[in-house]
Amino acid sequence: MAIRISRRFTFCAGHRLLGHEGKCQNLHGHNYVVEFHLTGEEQDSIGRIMDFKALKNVCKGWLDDNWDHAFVLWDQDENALQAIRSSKPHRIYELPYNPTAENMAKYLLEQVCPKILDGTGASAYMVRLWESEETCAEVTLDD
Ligand SMILES: Nc1nc2c(c(=O)[nH]1)N=C([C@H](O)[C@H](O)COP(=O)(O)OP(=O)(O)OP(=O)(O)O)CN2
Repeated sequence: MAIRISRRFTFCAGHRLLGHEGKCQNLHGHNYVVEFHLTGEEQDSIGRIMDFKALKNVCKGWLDDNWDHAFVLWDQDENALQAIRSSKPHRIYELPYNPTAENMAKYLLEQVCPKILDGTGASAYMVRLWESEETCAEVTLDD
């Protein structure tokens, strides 16, 4: 038997896709929706994999501190980094790759979730990131 829980959050961020053939090469923003999907080895005495409030605190806390109202940019995109750095104040989060929905979901699953969920007994197996109401990327851990 597997027990899974999830919680969804919203945040606003700017980005651009370096090398994109169309309009997404321009700086623009999205109202993102992100879903964190977790599983755990065992339920606690109350019956939880992890308390939903605790899940909110760690996930929303990270998003608020890092991506919300920031520009999420590829660390190789020197031109965009310089442009945003020239506006004061600014908020930038550098990613090691282009900030596609796929890569942002991958970063959350591989880099962020292990850190923010450390010691909780729960772990993320999937992150789904909606860039619009119609488009999303889903990243899962290999078995
Ligand atoms: N596989 C992916 N494709 C695209 C991504 C992505 O993250 N993964 N991102 C973008 C852009 O960020 C863009 O903002 C979205 O583009 P698009 O879906 O083309 O936008 P619209 O549907 O709103 O375009 P309209 O032509 O105005 O309908 C692009 N691709």
